[in-house]
Amino acid sequence: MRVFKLMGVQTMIMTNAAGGLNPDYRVGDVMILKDHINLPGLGGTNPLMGPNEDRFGLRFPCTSDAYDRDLRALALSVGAELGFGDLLREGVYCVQGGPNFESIAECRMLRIMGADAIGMSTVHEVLVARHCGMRCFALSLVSNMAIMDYDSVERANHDEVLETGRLRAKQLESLVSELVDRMETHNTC
Ligand SMILES: O=P(O)(O)O[C@H]1O[C@H](CO)[C@@H](O)[C@H]1O
Ligand code: HPA
Repeated sequence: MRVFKLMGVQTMIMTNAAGGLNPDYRVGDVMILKDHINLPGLGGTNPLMGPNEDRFGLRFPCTSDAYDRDLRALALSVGAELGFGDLLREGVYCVQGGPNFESIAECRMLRIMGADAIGMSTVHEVLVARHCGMRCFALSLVSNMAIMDYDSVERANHDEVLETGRLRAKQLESLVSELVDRMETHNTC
């Protein structure tokens, strides 16, 4: 992120695959991040740990505005225009340390905590990008549904994650391309 910053990048667009925790979500939905829960961060592991690099940003950065409101609104309208507005959601992404998928009890706890989707990435990058003043937009492809039921015979697995990625690749590509095109106009406003 800091190399991007030094290269003059002002806006970061990030994508990930995530497990759906919100029971209204379906595999193949696309969740635009409006906020996150940083589980490793709450537990004391954070990419901003150590002496602060003052040339990049403040010691104690704010995260309540991590996901740019204008870009989120733009993505929602672009998705609708492209004909897949019904797949789009806005929600809270929770990052856990990985690499294992979560237990049933962990999924239940995370849902109660307010998470809509769970993954193992993105938040670290967002924290560093926001620390140095870059605008952030992130989306999650709901690649699988988290297992919340002790009677379920489903098992989380990476093959399903990859398969859903292939299924939605074209739509996500067009969403991000269109967002980038419009964003430039948007930036000059
Ligand atoms: O977050 P991305 O890199 O999209 O990948 C997600 O998918 C992998 C698990 O299948 C994990 O790496 C998880 O974080
Ligand atoms: N849990 C954590 N990370 C993930 C998942 C999941 O269910 N799906 C894709 N990445």
